[in-house]
Amino acid sequence: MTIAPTSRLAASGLAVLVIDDEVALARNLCVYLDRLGYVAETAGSAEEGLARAAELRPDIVLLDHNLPGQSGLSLLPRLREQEPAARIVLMTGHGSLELAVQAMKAGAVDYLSKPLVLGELKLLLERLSSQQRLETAVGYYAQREAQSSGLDQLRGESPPMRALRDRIERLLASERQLGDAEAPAVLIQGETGTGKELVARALHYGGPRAGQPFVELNCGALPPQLVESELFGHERGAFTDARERKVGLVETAEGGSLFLDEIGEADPGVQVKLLKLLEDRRFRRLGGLRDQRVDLRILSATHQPLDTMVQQQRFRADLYYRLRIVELVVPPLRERGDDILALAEHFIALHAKRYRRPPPRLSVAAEAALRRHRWPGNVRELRNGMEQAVLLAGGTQLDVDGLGFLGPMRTPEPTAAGPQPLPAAEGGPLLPPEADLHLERMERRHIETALARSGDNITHAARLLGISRDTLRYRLERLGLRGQGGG
Ligand SMILES: Nc1ncnc2c1ncn2[C@@H]1O[C@H](COP(=O)(O)OP(=O)(O)OP(=O)(O)O)[C@@H](O)[C@H]1O
Repeated sequence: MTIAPTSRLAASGLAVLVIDDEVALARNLCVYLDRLGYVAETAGSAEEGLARAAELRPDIVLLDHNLPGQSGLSLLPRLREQEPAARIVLMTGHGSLELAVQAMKAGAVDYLSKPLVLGELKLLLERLSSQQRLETAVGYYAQREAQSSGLDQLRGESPPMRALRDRIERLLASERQLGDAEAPAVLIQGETGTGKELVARALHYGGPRAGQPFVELNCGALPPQLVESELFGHERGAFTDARERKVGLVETAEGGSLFLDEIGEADPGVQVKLLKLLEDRRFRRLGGLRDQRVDLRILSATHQPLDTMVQQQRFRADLYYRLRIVELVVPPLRERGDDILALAEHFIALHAKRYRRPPPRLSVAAEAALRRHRWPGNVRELRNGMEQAVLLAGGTQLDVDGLGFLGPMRTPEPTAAGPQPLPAAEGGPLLPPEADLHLERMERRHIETALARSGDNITHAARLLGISRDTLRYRLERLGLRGQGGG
């Protein structure tokens, strides 16, 4: 075995195992690889190669064909079985193209002719390294997504939250019994920011489709024509801007789950196509000539009363019944009792860790204010509010004045001697007498508060403000707040 002197220091590089019985060549290769930043080791025979590979867990193996005893080609399947993640490159004698073809068929990712050209080797290793990094990154994100999407993420011990988790668990258990059969569509209902997406993710990542894609679309975030082409894709030339064929989200979700958020916002054209998808598991790309079959599970969510929308003929009844084979209702935060404080503490700890500061403790008055609040933006509002509070907190205690996001309700009542408060708007909070009444500044503050409560979601912020998305966009632009706001 040869390990170049500095190879362990360069351990940020990928591990390369050279299996070659030409000792001098293998040693020089190691020195070269080490200089390039790889961790390199050598083995002089097939058996030694397998043993070294078991220790090193190489990312790349440079495997010579002419080994004593057993050829590189016949070692290849054993090596692949033992080290499925390693990329194997066969080194062959000059001109043995047929051997190279056999090696590729046996699972080698590439081949190199001997004598080796170092520049060629370097380029090949760079290509394999970037493939490896990409795969590692994709695997990492998929794993992180799965880890942060379990049922345990749905915090809360209040009776309605326990009941919701029980229902989800029972649903997942019966899906396990279903095996390959089609899982039922689930409609998740609840106010904005209650955790509907978290429920959808828990259903996907807790079920048999967990290893497949979870694809989501917010039907309210895009104009109707775009929703249709995002969902179903389009053929080249289907409309003026369709310069290339585009694969839609429905196809991307093959084998997994498609989560349609804000389903109440889907326009009639999209509703017809979704119905066909739910009934026949078929869809057609825009401008396409034939239907395609797809295997996916549909999860949808809404904060709107779909049953009323059906009565008002704003939502198709047939689609509604197809979407809500199973119905889950996520309770508003104000109905979750002590969960409010437990969640507040959870978010304080989370944000304190993010901002690297000790978590402040809620004062008794702050706890009371949190309990009193109506939480129109639900858990999202609490989460964002706690971030703001942690950021602005001066000491170890978080008091009421650190909870500015709760609004002016907490302003102390004026004393009898002091000026009287201004009359309240219908159902709204009292404005303190010293309140800044400048209209544009008020508008700006109001919009910023709505954006903060809705987690920068334009659709929700517009709803909180009681105006359309377009009006909100127009006002954002006018006030120079254009950069803000998603959805
Ligand atoms: N029970 C919970 N425990 C911990 N975090 C939660 C809980 N419910 C919601 N959250 C957090 O609150 C935020 C909003 O949740 P989510 O996006 O799932 O809500 P939603 O109902 O889908 O919102 P929308 O109506 O905007 O689509 C997210 O950051 C989520 O992680």
